[in-house]
Amino acid sequence: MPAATTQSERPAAAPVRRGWRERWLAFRNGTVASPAFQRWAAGFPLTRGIARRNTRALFDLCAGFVYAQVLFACVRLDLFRLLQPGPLAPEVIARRLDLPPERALTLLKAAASLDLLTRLPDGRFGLADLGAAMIGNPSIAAMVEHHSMLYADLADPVALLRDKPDRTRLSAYWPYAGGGAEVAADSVAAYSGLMAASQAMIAGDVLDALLLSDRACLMDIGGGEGVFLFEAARRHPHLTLKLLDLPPVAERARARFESAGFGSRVTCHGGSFREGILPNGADAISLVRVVHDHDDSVVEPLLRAVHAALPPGGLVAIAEPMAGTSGAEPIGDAYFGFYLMAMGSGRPRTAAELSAMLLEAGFTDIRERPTRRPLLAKLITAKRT
Ligand SMILES: C[S@@+](CC[C@H](N)C(=O)[O-])C[C@H]1O[C@@H](n2cnc3c(N)ncnc32)[C@H](O)[C@@H]1O
Repeated sequence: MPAATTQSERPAAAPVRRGWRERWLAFRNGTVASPAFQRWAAGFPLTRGIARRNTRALFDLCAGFVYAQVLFACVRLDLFRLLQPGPLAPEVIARRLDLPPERALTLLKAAASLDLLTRLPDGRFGLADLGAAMIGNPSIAAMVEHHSMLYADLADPVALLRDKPDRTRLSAYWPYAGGGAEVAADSVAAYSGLMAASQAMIAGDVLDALLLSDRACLMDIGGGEGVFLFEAARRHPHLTLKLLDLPPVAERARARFESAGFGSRVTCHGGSFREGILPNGADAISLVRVVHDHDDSVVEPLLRAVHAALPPGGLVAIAEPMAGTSGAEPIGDAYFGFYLMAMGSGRPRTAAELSAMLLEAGFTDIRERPTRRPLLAKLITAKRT
């Protein structure tokens, strides 16, 4: 044990040498924090634009919850579908939504300010780009509804950061987040439906970027109700398919494939990938929106098991939203970072982190493949040599 030292005996701390970048940051932050500078910058022609953009960005951060609740109200009231046939006058909308006219107008104006609706010169309201996009993607509405649980879990974000609560609304919603092998059939229906609805958007983007024409059998691990495999089957009629998911989810997938007449082309395996052994026979394995749900202690053995299940030359594909995606940084680090923390399992990873994990598991030829909408899913492939 080292002898205790007194204050006077301690060697003087070496002066911290700050690089130019740190000194510049300190100077800039000190300047920007000054109310006098802010006032000046908001008026000076060369800085006015930056000052306004920063003020707006900070206000948007403060108001984000309110914007989300405006969207939530539109979804709950089914406002976008009401306006799908064409614009309506505010009084008509108020009657149809059973809202007092002045409250309906507050909602309509709020939605118009957020580019969900547009106000025509005659005073009627119709769909704007974002509202129309909501019609085309019903899974976004399902996600908006689902967010009421996330917001409840985030009501005290500091408490969430300090202690890992035993149970949150999201950990109950995603029963596998707790790591238990047993999940009841009735506990998977809600999340499997939500995933199946949103998978339609992802599958097309991922399969556009994933070369499967030289593969014979694709296994989708954590494949949910099979929506990704349905699309793979449609595009690649020569492929046989396997799906692995927890038993009640695999059963839902099996029922879907059976009613679609897939016969022996697809096999659904009910089991847990945490057991370390995966079904053999596939020369391509996909993990779509699966890896980010799990801690490193689960993902590392999972990737080793994927490696072991593939033949030489076998292909693995990881597709999910990734941290550090250019232009979508808050989606990875802020949204998924806090979502997964509330769920109690997993973390958003960068493409570089996933690539390092693949390398560690024994894979080679690790490549990032560009996808159409990287903020929804990026794709990394690798091979077993
Ligand atoms: C976020 S969902 C993604 C589903 C699907 N891949 C998609 O993108 O729509 C994660 C899936 O992994 C499955 N899963 C979670 N833990 C698992 C485990 N230990 N073994 C097998 N599947 C598991 C879940 O049941 C769920 O279907």
